[in-house]
Formats: sequence, structure tokens, C-alpha cells
Amino acid sequence: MTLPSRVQLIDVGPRDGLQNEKQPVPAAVKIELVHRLQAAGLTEIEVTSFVSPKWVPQMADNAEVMNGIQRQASVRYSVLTPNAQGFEAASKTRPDEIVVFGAASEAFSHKNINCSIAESIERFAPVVQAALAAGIAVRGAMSCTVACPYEGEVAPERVAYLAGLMKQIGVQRVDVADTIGAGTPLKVQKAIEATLPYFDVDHICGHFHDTYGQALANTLAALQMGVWNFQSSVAGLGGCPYAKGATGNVSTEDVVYMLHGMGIETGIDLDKLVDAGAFISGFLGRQPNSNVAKAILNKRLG
Ligand SMILES: CC(C)(COP(=O)([O-])OP(=O)([O-])OC[C@H]1O[C@@H](n2cnc3c(N)ncnc32)[C@H](O)[C@@H]1OP(=O)([O-])[O-])[C@@H](O)C(=O)NCCC(=O)NCCSC(=O)C[C@@](C)(O)CC(=O)[O-]
Repeated sequence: MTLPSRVQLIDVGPRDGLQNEKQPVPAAVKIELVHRLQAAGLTEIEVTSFVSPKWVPQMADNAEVMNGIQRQASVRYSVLTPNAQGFEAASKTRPDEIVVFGAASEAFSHKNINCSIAESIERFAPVVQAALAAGIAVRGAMSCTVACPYEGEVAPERVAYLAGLMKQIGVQRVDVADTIGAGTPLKVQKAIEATLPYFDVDHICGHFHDTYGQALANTLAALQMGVWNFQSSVAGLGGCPYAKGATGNVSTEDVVYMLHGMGIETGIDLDKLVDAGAFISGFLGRQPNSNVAKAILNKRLG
């Protein structure tokens, strides 16, 4: 079995991590979190989303956050854009990559973005075209590739259908997301397998929530298939407002610890990453949701 020697991590903490927080998180805190993540060596950060503030109030300060970041040339800053209105606002803030986000389940598509899968693709197509014409990279997030909070198990054929549509409209790479963290390694591998006819392994990102504690095992299962791009969330922050009960993404700290322990490079300084997680967890008034972060913080206390 040959595993990748290097993994690219996209920290989605500032976006996926914070979108569901009930308490207001000031833009200055979000900006500081981005700064701390880039100081820890993250070279891809999902910063915010240009969605309706009525649907996701926590992301209403999207432009302020994007405009407040002291950018580093080596870092790719991405934002979610569900439609032309979101893209128009986002493009003024110069993202390096936009993310259109669809679902392999019809019910989730309706709950999350208020339209069917087919309608979502119709909305995304002009956004993708406009982004590519402006030299902005395009990623497609595919939610519910294993299970849906409303429909239950999702068949790999549904994933293949969505991946095919994403490819048709010009999306450059896709996230295979286990939105509710219900997946187990073989199921996640099936979802990736269903995507492979449309996107090669270099253009597939694993995005695993950790609700059932399977996300590290799922990450390893994806690595075994050659996937080397993953999303994770500092301090295990997060959850989707339209996936009730689902917890955050696998924590970046846990993934980095596992990868480094396997001799796989990430370019990330784990100590600085733990500090970034402690910073945002301190603001939120709780412990980081990461075993590795807790172990390191306890060790520091002696
Ligand atoms: C997609 C919409 C906007 C459709 O929502 P809609 O209500 O169908 O939209 P509409 O076009 O009918 O417009 C209704 C109102 O929304 C406004 N509007 C319309 N578009 C925008 C926009 N872009 N930015 C700001 N405002 C917008 C528009 O201006 C109008 O305002 P009003 O006239 O009522 O004052 C809505 O459903 C929405 O915002 N959904 C976002 C849901 C969301 O952000 N979910 C979380 C992210 S996805 C996720 O977390 C999963 C992921 C990616 O991490 C992977 C995984 O784990 O699965």
C-alpha cells in the first residue's frame, strides 16, 4: 500500500466551524483566527460564505472578514457562493477560490439551499463560468455523499450523478463530504470510487465530520485510495445549520498528529495550530473538540 508522502489540508474552521455558532463571533476574532491558522502553516483556509444572512446570520460579516485579512501570497483563501448574488459580492473581496455547494440528496439540497439538485446546477453554472473567466479557482462541495439527515443512506450512484454534473459545468475539484459524520471507511471509499470517473484523485478532497468518531478512520481510508487533499476544522469546530445533530469536522490537530506520526508531511506546526485552536475555543468558552489538542494542552500544564 503506497500512501501519499504529503497531504494538503484546507482548514474550514472560520467558515464551516463558526457558521453554526449561536453566539456572535466578531469579525475581528474571525480575522485573528485566520491569521493564527496561516501562522501555523495552513496554506488553504475556507474563510467565510456569501450566503443569505437570513439563513446563516453568523456569516453576515463575510466581506468585512475577507477584507480584514492580511494576506500571505502562499495562502489560498476560499469562500462559499451558492448563487450569482453571492458570487458578485464575493468577487469584490478577491477570493482565490469559490465553492459552489450541492448535495447528493434531494432533501438536503432543498433544506440547505432551497432548490433541487438540478436547479442548483443551473444556478452554479454561470457562477462557475464567471469565476473561471475572472481567474478564480472553483471547487464543488458535495454534501451527503454517504448519508443524509433527512433521507438516510445515500447510494454511491447519487454521488456519481452529482459528480458528473459538477464536472459538466466546469468545477475543477470536488469535496466528498460526509456531512453528518455517519460514514465508515468502506462507505466513504465507495463515495470516492463513485467520484473517480469524473475527477481524478488529485482533484478530490475528503471532508469528514466526526459525529460518530469515524472521521480519522475515514481519512485513512481515503488516503489508502490516494486522496491527499482533506478539509478539517481547527479545534473540531462546527456543524451545518441544516444537518441537525451533526458535530464539527474532524479536528485539524488530530489529522496533523496522525499524518505526522505516519511520516506524512503537512507543512503545519502542530504547536502553533494547537494555540490557534485554544484561541478560538477560549473565545467560545469551551475546550477544543480535539483529543490531540487536549493532550498537548494538558502536557503543557505539566
Ligand atoms: C442559497 C440561498 C441564498 C437561497 O435562498 P432563497 O431564499 O431561495 O433565495 P432567493 O434567491 O429567493 O432570495 C431570497 C432573499 O435572500 C437574498 N439572497 C439570495 N442569495 C443571497 C446571497 N448569496 N447572499 C445574500 N443574500 C442573498 C435575496 O436578496 C433575498 O433577500 P430579500 O429580498 O428577502 O431581502 C439560501 O438558501 C442560503 O443562503 N443558503 C445557505 C445555506 C448555508 O450556508 N448552509 C451551510 C453551508 S453548506 C455546508 O455547511 C456543507 C459543507 C459545504 O460544509 C459540506 C458538508 O459538510 O456537507
